Amino acid sequence: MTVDRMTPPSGVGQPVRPVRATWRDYLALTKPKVISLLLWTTLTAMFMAARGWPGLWLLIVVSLAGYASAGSAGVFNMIIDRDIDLKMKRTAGRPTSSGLISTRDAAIFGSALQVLSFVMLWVWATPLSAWMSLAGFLTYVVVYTLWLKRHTWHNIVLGGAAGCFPPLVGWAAVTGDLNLFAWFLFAIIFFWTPVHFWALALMIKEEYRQVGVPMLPVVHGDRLTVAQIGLYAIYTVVLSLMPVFLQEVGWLYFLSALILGGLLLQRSWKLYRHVMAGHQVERRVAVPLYLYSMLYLALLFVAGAVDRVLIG
Ligand code: HEM
Ligand SMILES: CC(C)=CCC/C(C)=C/CC/C(C)=C/COP(=O)(O)OP(=O)(O)O
Repeated sequence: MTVDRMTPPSGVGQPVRPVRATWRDYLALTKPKVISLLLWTTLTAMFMAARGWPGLWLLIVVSLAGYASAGSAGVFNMIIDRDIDLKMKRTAGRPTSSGLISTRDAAIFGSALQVLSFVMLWVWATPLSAWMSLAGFLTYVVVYTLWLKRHTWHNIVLGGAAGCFPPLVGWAAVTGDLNLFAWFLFAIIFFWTPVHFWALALMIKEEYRQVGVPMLPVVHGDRLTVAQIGLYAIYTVVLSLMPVFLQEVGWLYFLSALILGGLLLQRSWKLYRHVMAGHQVERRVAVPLYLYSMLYLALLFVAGAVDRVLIG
C-alpha cells in the first residue's frame, strides 16, 4: 500500500502525516455505481435465460465474479487515464490520479480481480461465461481506453460494446451457450450506450476539450450530437421491440418496451428541439435524459425477466 500522498500539516512544527489508502480507495477504483447497472443487466439476463430461478449459488458466483471483472476493467481504465483524469474536476480525486494508490499497486489489484473472476466463472459457472467476461474486460481496456478514447469520436459507439457483454456473461453462466435473443440483449445496450453517454457528454464537453479527448460534442458540436442521440434512441427502441416478433418475449415485455421506449424518444426529442432551436445545452434538458437512460435500461431488463419467468 502506498503512502505517497501527504496530508497537509495539522499545525506549525507538526510532522506531515502520511495518508494510507484504505479499502474505500480500492473500492473507488472499481467504479461501483456504474457496476451496479452492469450487474443488473447480468442478473436479469440470468432469469431470462433460465425462464425461472437460476439458482442461489449461481447468482452469488456471477454477482461476485461479475463485480470483480468489471471492477478490474475500471481499475485499468483509471491507471491508463490517470493523466487526463487528474486534469478534469469530475475525476481529479481518483486514487490513481492523486497518487494515493500507485500504478503498481493498482495493477496488482486489478490483475488479481480479473484472474479471480475468470477462475470463478470457469469453475463454478461455465467456461463460456468466463470468456464473455474476459471479452468485456479487453474491449473496455484495450479497444475503448487504450485505442479509441483519445483518437476518434466513434470511441463511444465501438468501445461501448464493452458494456454489452454483462448480459452475455449472465446468459452463458446459466445455459453454457448463447442464442439469438441473448445477442439482442447485447445489441440493445450497444445502441443505448451513445444515448446514455452523449447526453452526459453535452454537459461536460469543456472538460473533455481541455484534455483533448475527442468526444462527439467536442469534435462536431451540440447539433450533430443531439441528432445522433435521436437516431440511436430510435435504433434502441426498434431493437428492443424485435424480440417480441421472434416470440422470445410476450405482451408484458412488449407493453413495457413500448412505454419505456416512448419516454426515451420523448426525452431525446425534447433535447433535440432545444438545441436545434439555437439554445445552449442546459442541464434541465440533458440531465433528465441521462438519468432516464439508466432507468430505461434497468426497467427494460426487469420487464424481460418478469415476462419470461412469469408468463413466457
Ligand atoms: C462506452 C460506454 C460508456 C461510457 C463512455 C460511459 C460513461 C459514463 C460516464 C462518464 C459517467 C459519469 C460517471 C461519473 O460521474 O463518474 C457514467 C455514469 C454511469 N454509467 Fe456509463 N458509460 C458507458 C456505458 C455504460 C454502461 C454499459 C452502463 C451499464 C449498463 C453504464 C452505467 C452507468 C451508471 C449506472 C452511471 C451512473 C454512475 C453515477 O451515478 O456515478 N454506463 N457513464
Ligand atoms: C463484462 C465486463 C468486464 C464489462 C466491462 C464493461 C465496463 C466496465 C463498462 C463501463 C463503461 C464506462 C464506465 C465507461 C466510462 O469510461 P470513461 O473512461 O469514458 O469514463 P471516466 O471518464 O469516468 O473514466
